[in-house]
Amino acid sequence: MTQQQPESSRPPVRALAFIRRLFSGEKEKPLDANLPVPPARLASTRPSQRTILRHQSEKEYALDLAPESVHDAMLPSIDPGVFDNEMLKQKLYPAIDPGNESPVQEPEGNIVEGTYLGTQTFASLFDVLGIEAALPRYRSLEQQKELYQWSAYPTNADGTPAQYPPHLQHIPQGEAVSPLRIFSAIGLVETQVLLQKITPDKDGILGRTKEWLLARAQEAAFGGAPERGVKIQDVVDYNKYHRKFGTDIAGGGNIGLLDDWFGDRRFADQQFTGTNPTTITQATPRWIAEFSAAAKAGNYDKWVAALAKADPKSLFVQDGSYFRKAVGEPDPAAVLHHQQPGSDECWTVGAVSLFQLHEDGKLHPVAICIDYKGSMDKSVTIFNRRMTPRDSTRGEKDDWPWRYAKTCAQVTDWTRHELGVHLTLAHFVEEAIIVATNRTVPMDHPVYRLLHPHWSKTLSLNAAGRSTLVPQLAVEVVGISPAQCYSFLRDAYDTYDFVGSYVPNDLRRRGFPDTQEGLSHPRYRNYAYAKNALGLWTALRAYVDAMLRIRFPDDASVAADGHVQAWAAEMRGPARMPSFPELRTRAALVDAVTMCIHIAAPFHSAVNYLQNFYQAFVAAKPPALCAAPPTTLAQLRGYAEADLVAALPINRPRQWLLAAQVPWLLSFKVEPGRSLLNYAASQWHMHKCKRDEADRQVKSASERLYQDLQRLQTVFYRNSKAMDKGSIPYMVLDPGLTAVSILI
Ligand SMILES: CCCCC/C=C\[C@@H](/C=C\CCCCCCCC(=O)O)OO
Ligand SMILES: [Fe+2]
Repeated sequence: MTQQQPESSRPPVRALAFIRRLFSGEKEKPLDANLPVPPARLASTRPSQRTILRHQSEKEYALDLAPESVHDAMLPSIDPGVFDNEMLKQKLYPAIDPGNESPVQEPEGNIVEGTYLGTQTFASLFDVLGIEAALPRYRSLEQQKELYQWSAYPTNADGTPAQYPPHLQHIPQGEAVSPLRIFSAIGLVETQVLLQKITPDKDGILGRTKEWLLARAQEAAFGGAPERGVKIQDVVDYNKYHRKFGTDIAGGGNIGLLDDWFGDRRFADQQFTGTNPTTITQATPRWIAEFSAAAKAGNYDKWVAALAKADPKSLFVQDGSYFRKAVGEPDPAAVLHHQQPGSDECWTVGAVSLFQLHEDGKLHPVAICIDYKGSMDKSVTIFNRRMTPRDSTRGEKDDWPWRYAKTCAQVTDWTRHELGVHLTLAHFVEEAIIVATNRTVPMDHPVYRLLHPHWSKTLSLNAAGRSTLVPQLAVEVVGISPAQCYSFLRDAYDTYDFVGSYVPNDLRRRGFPDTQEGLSHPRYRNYAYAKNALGLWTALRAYVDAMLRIRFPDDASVAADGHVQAWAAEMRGPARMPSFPELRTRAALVDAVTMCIHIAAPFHSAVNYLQNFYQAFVAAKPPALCAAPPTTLAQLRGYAEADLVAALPINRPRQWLLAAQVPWLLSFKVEPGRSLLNYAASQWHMHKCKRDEADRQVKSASERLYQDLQRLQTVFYRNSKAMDKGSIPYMVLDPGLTAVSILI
């Protein structure tokens, strides 16, 4: 398909100019705005795939649902394929990734036939799937075990703590995926320039200096480094005109474009449909008692009365009280801060936020303990002046103490979300599953075949996360030291409850209904993540159940399967995940396999693809505070705008750029060929014409999955629409947008 992009969908001229100048050696000549845009890339030209691609209607959803103000300000969106074209990659590749690309290996003929896929071979399976071109050749289990070796955990051989949770020591030869096949080429260059990985003497990019490249990257990304501002409005205005081109599902829009981006409503909504909708939890009696005491101590009389009257079930918390324990800091009162050599000092906080969920579904922030130091009477806790979501919003903009407290809560959530939920509980937990499965389950086993399509790119991506993202980038923007950062990651892994995190279990343990019927109460109208995640869980579980029924008709067949038993033992032992279940029954196996797919697809998509929308406008959700937090309530009550400005990286251009670049780089919209919906359609298509009983069962299971996912597209659209008027659309779990694997 060849298409000329309409005027309105062309990228900002500045970004194109940068790319062209970078490769042409031109100086500052302005670029012709009518430069033809290369055709967008298609995943495949097969007729069957084209049919599949027709279902990608997410763009209309986004436009239909986006609040007016986001629409108006959105930059024209552009297909990332424009920047990923082969010419660009070939030019970039030798400069930034010499000799690291592993050639794509075509599957070979010596493949053992599947036991339940009838005559299907690996080659044809993945050829049709269009999901993983570089499928490894068939290897015996012994060979797999030899190749997939665990890293040391929890201590290295010399007794020092391991940095990262259990992971793969070396990616098998031929299976490594180059960063250029993971990230957008230009995004990678920009990031590497920002990280100063490209240096003048070895970069070889047209002899340009590091300084020149950095200036151009900043110019392309943001129109230059952020202005040194004295008012929040300075960065709000800056954000309107200096955003990066839209490559994500929100077309480059971000929360900073909303007039009320700082308001209670936006703050509360993010707990349900933001980039981390997975941790809001019903308040325990202990939290209610602590907040009630804090209200009394702070003379918040109306809140004392309101909390005494409130139904305890309506109170929820975001609980960052565990931060000091997680970073390995024994002193509950210790100030958490860090200064990376050559950078400015940063602080972090373990905030605890209290919310009230009203019967009409509106979530309202009640109070924020800005940094929990072992007990609330030793901490600073502020209460909202607005008692209910219906109170006037007129004073919100100038309520600086409360805005500061919400910023603290966002810093806590940034750290918990990025390092804990996203990097560890999605990326690293899935890696442990990949390694354990490869070490214990043969490639032609139904469990392996079910899981393999959900591993595409993950190992290489995670390796980049460990070698670059955390040590070079995260440590510079967060308010904890590198050692504390690694401790935080290990803590997230070590405290993970695999079974407790199954979607229905997770909703129940956090105080939400675990059925669609329960969630259909108006009280939950804004918790679209819960409804969508449960919908996908149910569809995936039915699919896994049907697929495994062929080989495992009853509990006894599960208990007797040596590979299944070895898999569970590997997860509970060497993978250090004692919460992984013992697999004695069909139900236990079906749940565990469903969970492995859930982590790789819906869960990761939910916590990954909204990063740009909620985090690129750094003032709305900064990774750290740039000034020490107040130590008394009186001090916080005296805060003015200047105090909030001092806490934000408004006058730290490098930190701002790094904090904005990562969410952009990691939010590139999923290529249609790699969506969950496309996966289901491909499976169904592949088994359409087969005649034996096993094939018929696979066909019917995948047909049902595809139809369920299609149906869910409509359901999720309705769930998004059913949220309060003016809500940010929640379409990230649309099966056509949900990635089949952790691929970014
Ligand atoms: C700043 C912390 C963000 C946490 C993001 C979590 C998960 C992430 C994992 C890996 C991404 C690796 C990015 C590396 C970029 C540089 C690559 C290079 O220079 O080779 O994925 O979403
Ligand atoms: Fe990710």
